[in-house]
Amino acid sequence: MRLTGVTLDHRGGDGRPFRVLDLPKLVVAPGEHLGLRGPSGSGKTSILHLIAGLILPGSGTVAWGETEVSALDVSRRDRWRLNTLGYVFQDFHLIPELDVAANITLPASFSSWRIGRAEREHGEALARRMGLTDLSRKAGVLSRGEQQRVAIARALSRRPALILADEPTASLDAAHAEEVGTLLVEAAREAGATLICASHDSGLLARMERCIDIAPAPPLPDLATVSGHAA
Ligand SMILES: Nc1ncnc2c1ncn2[C@@H]1O[C@H](COP(=O)(O)OP(=O)(O)OP(=O)(O)O)[C@@H](O)[C@H]1O
Repeated sequence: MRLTGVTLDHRGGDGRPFRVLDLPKLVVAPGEHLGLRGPSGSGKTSILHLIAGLILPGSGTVAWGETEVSALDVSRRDRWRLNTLGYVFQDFHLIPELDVAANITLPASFSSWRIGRAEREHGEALARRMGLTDLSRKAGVLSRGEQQRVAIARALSRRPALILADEPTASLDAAHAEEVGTLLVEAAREAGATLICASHDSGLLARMERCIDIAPAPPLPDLATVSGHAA
């Protein structure tokens, strides 16, 4: 995974743009486990969204191997994401009306009208590994910690080559955070997947092979001030 010359700007409440990210270069080797560390609001989630192609950089490129993700049109990016990526969202994005098993196998249903037996059994095995015992419970009634486990199992369900995890242990107590963090790292290692975790959890970050600190981007030049100086 390679981000080159990436910038990302958003607009504040007053409509003025502000710089969220300014990343000259970020290279993650295939199979590497990378931690993104940084204060709240420094842009960790934004980096994961850029890598996933959920948002596009203002400038620069995001590439996975030979595929320049940031240059793909929407449908190709969707297909790339489906075939390559498992994403543990910060707020889980589970379907509350579906049970645990259906949530875990949900990504498979995007490419096939029927979930095969092998996919179902793989989903069940992942759920058991995550300590989820009752797969017929609706996601909407689960505790946040249980939902987090379902979200991780779902991200792993299609054996993705790239796993992005946004605060994957944030809803868990220390013992469960350690257990789930270990499972996530082990599953990624067994699959040879690249793992990128944004986290404040020092225990999880310590399990990564490398961590980088994400610092808030320097502010955009104030055009009014710049032209004032020039005058
Ligand atoms: N769609 C958006 N519109 C405007 N501002 C946004 C948008 N998305 C993110 N931001 C801003 O971009 C900055 C970076 O947000 P981001 O969620 O990437 O940070 P973070 O490091 O993941 O924070 P946390 O650790 O709290 O999850 C924040 O100031 C946030 O308010």
